[in-house]
Amino acid sequence: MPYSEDNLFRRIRKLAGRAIGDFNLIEEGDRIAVGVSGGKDSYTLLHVLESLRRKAPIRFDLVAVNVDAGYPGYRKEVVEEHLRARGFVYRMQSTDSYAIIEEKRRPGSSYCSFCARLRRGVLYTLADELGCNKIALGHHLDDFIETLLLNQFYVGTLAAMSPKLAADNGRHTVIRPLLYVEEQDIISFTRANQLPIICCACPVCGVVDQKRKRMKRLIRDLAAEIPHIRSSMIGALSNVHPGHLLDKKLQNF
Ligand SMILES: Nc1ncnc2c1ncn2[C@@H]1O[C@H](COP(=O)(O)OP(=O)(O)OP(=O)(O)O)[C@@H](O)[C@H]1O
Repeated sequence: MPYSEDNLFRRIRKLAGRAIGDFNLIEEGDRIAVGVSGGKDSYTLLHVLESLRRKAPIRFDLVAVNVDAGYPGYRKEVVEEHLRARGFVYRMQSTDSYAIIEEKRRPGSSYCSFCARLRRGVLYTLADELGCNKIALGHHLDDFIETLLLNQFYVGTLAAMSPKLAADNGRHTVIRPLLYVEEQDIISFTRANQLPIICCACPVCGVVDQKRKRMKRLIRDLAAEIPHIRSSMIGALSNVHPGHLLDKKLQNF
């Protein structure tokens, strides 16, 4: 057993299983590239999917995929050693994203979104090479509800993230099985199991985007008064009343 099967792990696995069922995230014969950065979210995702794979009545395969953006000091060997020791099928991919970002990024534009865009392209290419029809990412419940607030407060749109998104190329589907799992549970799980977390080593590594940080604080403060705020917010995304909104594309007024 690669980790302890305690109540916390079982809860995380149950929530991931529920998301998979609710949104039909995994189907018979899927081959899923699991993006593993060396961060807490994607380690948790990989271990949970592997546990589900062993128990599931359907057959599907996992390939852990790590993309090295080329930041000096990125300790990808730590990730590789973990994947190897735990017996995962994996692929480590080096890229020159760092050099591209340094050359092409417009001053003042977001480092992370440029880096994520390049990574997405690499993940799609790798999925093709590895014969994977799906790509799993480690976004969790807090990512969803923070994005919901960010879009409302700063962008002026009512949107979070999709649990299951067909890529533009029509060949892959991106899935986010941890959408019901709270970040705090992921932190506790990775700590309890001493998963070897590394950071991406980019120039802004560990600096959470200030706006996202503000949303995190807002939700945390409100949670003191409204303990179920997180589940209520994620629930709201599955309980939309278009008739009580103002979007003329949704209704003929
Ligand atoms: N270097 C990478 N190689 C492979 N997959 C990655 C990499 N970086 C990010 N991903 C995937 O994209 C998801 C979202 O990336 P993001 O940069 O937002 O990281 P995060 O939310 O901090 O997650 P993590 O804790 O896994 O790093 C990750 O959970 C992971 O599945």
